[in-house]
Amino acid sequence: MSTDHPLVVLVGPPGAGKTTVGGLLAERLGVSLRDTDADVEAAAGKEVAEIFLTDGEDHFRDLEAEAVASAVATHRGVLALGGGAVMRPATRELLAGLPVVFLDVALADAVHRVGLDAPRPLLAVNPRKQWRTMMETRRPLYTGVARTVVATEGRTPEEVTLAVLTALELTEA
Ligand SMILES: Nc1ncnc2c1ncn2[C@@H]1O[C@H](COP(=O)(O)OP(=O)(O)O)[C@@H](O)[C@H]1O
Ligand SMILES: O=C(O)C1=C[C@@H](OP(=O)(O)O)[C@@H](O)[C@H](O)C1
Ligand SMILES: [Mg+2]
Repeated sequence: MSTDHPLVVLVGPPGAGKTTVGGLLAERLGVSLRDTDADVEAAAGKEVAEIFLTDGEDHFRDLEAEAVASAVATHRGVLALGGGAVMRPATRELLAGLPVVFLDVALADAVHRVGLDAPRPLLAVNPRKQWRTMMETRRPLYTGVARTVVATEGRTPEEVTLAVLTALELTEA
């Protein structure tokens, strides 16, 4: 399979399972996974939570936008974005026309999955309220960039992986 873009791009909020399902998809497709959080950490030499704390969210978003642009230009496998990457208009433009999947998740599942003490800086204080407000702003952005939406409630990561493959018609005949 030869393309000039990533085979799959996963977007969605924290806890949707982008990183986890991205790994499973990459295995199934025999390609590698790129995750923009890992790319940003490698470029900055520190963890995401530390970048937020010491350099601020804007700086993190700059690094993240660069990581997305680089991965979209060069990576031909599975690409998992950080949950807030779609906030940048330039990133949304880059994603236009690509096989982008919005992994959707309900608040209860997301909080359960991510945990109340997970190192996700945006959810550090009052995570339920933060998550709800965040989704009100972001849902239209996720929907706007996505070719298809895959619900993850009540599905194991393996089941979500199969649903993504089916939705993008990437399963073998
Ligand atoms: N479908 C699922 N069902 C149950 N737990 C899940 C599912 N997808 C992911 N998880 C768990 O939720 C947590 C967050 O998953 P992760 O892949 O890091 O999400 P994201 O990258 O979207 O923030 C991890 O502990 C992961 O094992
Ligand atoms: O939603 C967000 O703004 C963020 C999501 C995180 O990635 P995941 O969505 O993979 O958890 C990470 O990029 C950072 O903590 C900010
Ligand atoms: Mg992730």
